[in-house]
Amino acid sequence: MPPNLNLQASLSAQPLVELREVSCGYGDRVILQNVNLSIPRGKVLALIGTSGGGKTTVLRLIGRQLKPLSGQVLLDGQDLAPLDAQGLYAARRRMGMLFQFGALFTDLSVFDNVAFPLREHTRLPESMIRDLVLMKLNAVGLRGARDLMPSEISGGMARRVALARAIALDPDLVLYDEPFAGLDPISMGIAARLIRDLNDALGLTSVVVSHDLHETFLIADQVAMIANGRIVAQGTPDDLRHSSDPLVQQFVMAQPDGPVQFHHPARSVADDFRLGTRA
Ligand SMILES: Nc1ncnc2c1ncn2[C@@H]1O[C@H](COP(=O)(O)OP(=O)(O)OP(=O)(O)O)[C@@H](O)[C@H]1O
Repeated sequence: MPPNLNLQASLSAQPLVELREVSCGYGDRVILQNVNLSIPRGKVLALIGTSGGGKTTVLRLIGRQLKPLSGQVLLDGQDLAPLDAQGLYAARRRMGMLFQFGALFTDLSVFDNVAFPLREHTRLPESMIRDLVLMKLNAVGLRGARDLMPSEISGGMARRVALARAIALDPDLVLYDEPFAGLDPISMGIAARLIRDLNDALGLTSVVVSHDLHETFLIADQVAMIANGRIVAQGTPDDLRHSSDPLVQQFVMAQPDGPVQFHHPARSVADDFRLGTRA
């Protein structure tokens, strides 16, 4: 094999994002402890787990809105922590982000919402911006909605516009925080299919934080489950479905009781209701 092919093969085998022994927190409170996570290039990785477990925190680490207390977050093998403003700007240019509810600018049209990052971050002429915006809107099925205002479109359409905006700058990596929240089942299915199709058509790598296990398991190549500040399971959706770990089972099967207790710790029922002491 010629040497440059060897190099290409080894680069594509390297994960796009890697967390190595990462611990982090807010103030004195440690949220993640010694977390290791590999996000394979070209794949859709879902992050699931109990509320407050640290899923959004992982996205913040990857976007370097947050720095680890120890350990490293690597993008393409490069540690994000020491980057200066210029390096960080370049790294973030490679990421598209769709944060909870993907809020649109309400006073800008659908077209201008998608054009916004292109106008902010490039010096492309308006004629080229127009073509790029229409291409992105076409990819999410909304080329015909370009002149509408956010108040004139449904929640599902708004989420798709936010998706078009997240991919406007042709990122390598897209981070989705709860992309299905508040959508009806049909819009949810459309959004999930779009995330998968755009990932494959544009050669992206996607990280999806979601509580909607059904949609997420349909589109993810890999699922990582976070609980109590640790990755408790990682594998294909089928690996997690068949996991014998009681916590994974409880979560995936949506059982109210298991390692995570339904009841807040309390005195015994017998004590509280004075059972056995009544005449
Ligand atoms: N800016 C912050 N300052 C202080 N604590 C925070 C901050 N952001 C998050 N936390 C706390 O860190 C923990 C992890 O939060 P995070 O948002 O990462 O969890 P999550 O798994 O995404 O939760 P959910 O599924 O409910 O969105 C939570 O206990 C949360 O209260």
